[in-house]
Amino acid sequence: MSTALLKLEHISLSFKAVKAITNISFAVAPGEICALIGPNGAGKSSLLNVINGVYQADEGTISYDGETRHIMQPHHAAERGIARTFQNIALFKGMSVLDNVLTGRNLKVQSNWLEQVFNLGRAKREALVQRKKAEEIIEFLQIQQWRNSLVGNLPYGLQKRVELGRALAAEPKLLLLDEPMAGMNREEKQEMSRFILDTQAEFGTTIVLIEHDIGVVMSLAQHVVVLDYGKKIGDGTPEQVRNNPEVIAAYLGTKH
Ligand SMILES: Nc1ncnc2c1ncn2[C@@H]1O[C@H](COP(=O)(O)OP(=O)(O)OP(=O)(O)O)[C@@H](O)[C@H]1O
Repeated sequence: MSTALLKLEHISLSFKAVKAITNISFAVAPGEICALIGPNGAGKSSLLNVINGVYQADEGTISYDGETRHIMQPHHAAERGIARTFQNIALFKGMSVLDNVLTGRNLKVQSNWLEQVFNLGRAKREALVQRKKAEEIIEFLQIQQWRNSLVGNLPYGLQKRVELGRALAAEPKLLLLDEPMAGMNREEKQEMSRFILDTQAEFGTTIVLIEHDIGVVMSLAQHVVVLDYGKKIGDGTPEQVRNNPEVIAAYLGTKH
């Protein structure tokens, strides 16, 4: 088996008296889609926040792309190619689709503010490159016709796609998706699933996603990690997890 791109070892995290994550370890192989599942409050979002440095684990280590740390700093995570989307869409609603996707390119900008204000040589050239990249992502996600629309005016499903676009604009090595299909109907979920699979196939992106729809998880992920009350109760292929009695009892048998 190839070396993991991401490896969490013995991660624990508490919020005062609440133990959100207890001693969680798992590894994510390069290029795989790994789904984090579990009932509400199981610790899934907290775990994504530990991976990209928004929360700092009390214990444990994170190995990512050949480097092991006790905690990940948000800027370090972003610089090293970790991007994410959020459970509640976090876009600039008053800005166009194109401008939102362009914000995903911020870390790629090398010219300084003076060059940008006066649109000097390097800034000018860079702006063209950034725009070209953003347009490529927009085309990839088939949202060209809304390129100039204000994000706040778009239907929810499309906003979710724009958010994926902004994350992809950063050309991430590891993409963290927090409920990318929440609130979508069947058709929209199928569409989003296709874009996630296309992202994996086209860019080789490693993806860790949180999803409640088990049908979607089983058809999308190659690896499933199951959390319950902050603890890991399952870790394997969709087939292995589907047949794990502890998982069936804690999650698959429960309605959400
Ligand atoms: N910032 C915070 N402050 C205090 N407690 C928190 C915070 N974030 C999460 N928690 C608590 O940690 C536990 C795990 O929450 P988390 O949001 O990670 O679960 P989740 O599996 O993502 O849930 P959901 O599916 O509902 O989004 C819960 O008990 C939650 O109330």
